[in-house]
Amino acid sequence: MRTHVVDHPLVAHKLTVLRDERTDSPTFRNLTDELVTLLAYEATRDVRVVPDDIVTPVAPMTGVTLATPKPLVVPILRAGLGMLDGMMRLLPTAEVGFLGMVRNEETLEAATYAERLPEDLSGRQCYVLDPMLATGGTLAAAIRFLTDRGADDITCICLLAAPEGCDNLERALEGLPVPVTVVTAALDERLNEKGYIVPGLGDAGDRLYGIAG
Ligand SMILES: O=P(O)(O)OC[C@H]1O[C@H](OP(=O)(O)OP(=O)(O)O)[C@H](O)[C@@H]1O
Ligand SMILES: O=c1cc[nH]c(=O)[nH]1
Repeated sequence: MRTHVVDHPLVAHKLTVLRDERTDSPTFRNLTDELVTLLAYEATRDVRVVPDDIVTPVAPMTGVTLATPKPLVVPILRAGLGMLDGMMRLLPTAEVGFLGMVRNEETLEAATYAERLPEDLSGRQCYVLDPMLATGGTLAAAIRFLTDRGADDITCICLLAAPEGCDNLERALEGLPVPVTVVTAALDERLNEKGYIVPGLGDAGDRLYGIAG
């Protein structure tokens, strides 16, 4: 597994406002959207393209176009949904699949409650959107879901990651013959006793959408 922390002053600035407990939900949603577009720029560095012959007003040339099958973007509900528009701005022709997962706040284990993905993901590059890589349980399960269906290249875009979560994820993926990259805006200090990222930003889903029942 490769972890890439995007080191850019605009990312750091937007992330600081996002973390601030005084930031309200509308601002939090807008900042998430902007941050994801910046992270997506880095995350799509290896997106597959093929040559494309075109004619400019001046001369013929060979450019590139996205290869088929098109990439699949997979937001992890609920909080990952807040990242979808920012991602699709850069990859408007990508397809979108959905995974609904929730972490049990006592055991910290992830459970899947919804799934809408193509049955066959052979040859697909997948971009998984989940703002928080905390214990890593949610992303480990999501990645297994995708590789079980044949996905052959997976990039996870996270706003924040915890070192323990990155280690757990790396261990969980040991032996998986599929390259996995995590692109994040920051690698924070640690997890607290409740499995929250410190200093973190709190509960991403609640800050985006309000308190879940
Ligand atoms: O790395 P982990 O320890 O598995 O935790 C990370 C997960 O926790 C949060 O989701 P949550 O379960 O709170 O659901 P929500 O998105 O519906 O708020 C977050 O959005 C991640 O999906
Ligand atoms: O800090 C954390 C950890 C898991 N999920 C969140 O939303 N925030």
